[in-house]
Amino acid sequence: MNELRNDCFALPPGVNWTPVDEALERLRSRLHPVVGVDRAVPLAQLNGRLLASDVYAPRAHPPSSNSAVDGYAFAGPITQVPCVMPLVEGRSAAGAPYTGQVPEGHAIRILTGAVMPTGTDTVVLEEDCEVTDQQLHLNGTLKAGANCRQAGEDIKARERILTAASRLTPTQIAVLASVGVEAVDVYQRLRVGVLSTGDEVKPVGAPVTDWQIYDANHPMLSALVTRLGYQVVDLGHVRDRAEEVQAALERGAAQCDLILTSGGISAGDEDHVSKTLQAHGDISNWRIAIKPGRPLALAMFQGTPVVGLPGNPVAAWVCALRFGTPAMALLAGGEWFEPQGYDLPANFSKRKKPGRSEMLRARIRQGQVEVFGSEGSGRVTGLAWSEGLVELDEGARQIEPGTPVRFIPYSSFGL
Ligand SMILES: Nc1nc2c(c(=O)[nH]1)N[C@H]1C(S)=C(S)[C@@H](COP(=O)(O)OP(=O)(O)OC[C@H]3O[C@@H](n4cnc5c(N)ncnc54)[C@H](O)[C@@H]3O)O[C@H]1N2
Ligand code: MOO
Repeated sequence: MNELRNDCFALPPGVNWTPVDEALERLRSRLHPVVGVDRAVPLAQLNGRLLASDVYAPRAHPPSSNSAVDGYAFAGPITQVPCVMPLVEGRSAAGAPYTGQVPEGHAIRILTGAVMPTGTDTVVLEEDCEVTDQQLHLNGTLKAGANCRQAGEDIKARERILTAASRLTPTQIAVLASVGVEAVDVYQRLRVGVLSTGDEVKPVGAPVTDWQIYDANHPMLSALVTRLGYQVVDLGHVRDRAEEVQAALERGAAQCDLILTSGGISAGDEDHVSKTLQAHGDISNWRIAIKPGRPLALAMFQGTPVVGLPGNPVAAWVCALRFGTPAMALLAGGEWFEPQGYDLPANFSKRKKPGRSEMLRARIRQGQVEVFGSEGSGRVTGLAWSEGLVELDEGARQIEPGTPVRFIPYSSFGL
């Protein structure tokens, strides 16, 4: 794989306040897959993995024409009723096909999933006919091919069934199994380092005093990474000391394809992530027109991209979803994506300054979008309460109950 360029995140001269769409487009254009390929990974290990090459069907599905119902098979159509046909001896069952030929004008007992015997192409449901004295009585017409599943109607042999860069789902794994694919090539899991920073931040379990807070971002971001199917590299927590931040980033660069940091990225005296990246890497501080999450640092550190998320948990979550998830997908060999949302009426009022897009914690109840009562960027309860985000674009000013707003469920980010 090609390495990323050191200055890949640099902003064009004079740009300092970037609309969300532009920021996303810029990210998209500068990233590419950085992971290797695991060859011939068996079906049982494919859930959530990213396909590295297109897959073609080694055989058709279904492989033979077969009956969709329990009933009687014959050569269709039936256009004139009542119709009486003699039944041949024997039957065709799933796993025990009838090997003889059914003569013209005759019918045969058939069960669901059984191969259509030679001489038949149509099946009548057993509820829609009568059998007396080895004779089949039909009282309704039937089209030729009724209740019969044609060989290859779902998948033809050698047809492309899945395309490279798809994230394999349980249902796609079923497609692979249906045509007998035992193993496929997938991208190696993206290794994502998670690092928390801040003198006031302490890992859960450590002793704390009143001026210290527990680290909420590390477990949240680690769970996000795992949920997306990537591998978490725990870079732990460091204090606001340039040398500690640098050492952690060095460990990360040696072990990871991407590093997610939180905190210490704005321009404060103790914002050592941005300072360290400035001194030893190639940083671009993107002031994105989004709330929450105005400061977002994108940097290259010793060849590894670093996404510097804001420290406030809500801003860290929103930025990790909005910018991190498509970026990670692209680096991991998947496709860049624009999370799909839908417009639903708001059940709230809100006044908004134009010029910045806003992402609110939201959920749907009774077909309407409700938002969390507080927009405070440190309110973790609103994160847990929410089932998605409302995205109000840069131009929005006033939302009233009934105004359509764009709701993006968390599932649209791959969760
Ligand atoms: N003069 C300015 N000050 C600030 C600005 C600004 O534009 N000008 N932006 C504000 C916004 S918005 C945010 S967001 C923060 C981002 O700053 P940092 O990324 O440097 O974050 P910190 O200052 O380190 O932390 C912010 C906040 O979050 C808490 N935090 C940090 N890490 C964690 C964690 N792992 N778990 C839970 N909470 C965490 C931290 O204690 C702070 O309260 O800057 C504003 N200031
Ligand atoms: O990113 Mo800050 O948390 O917008 O509030």
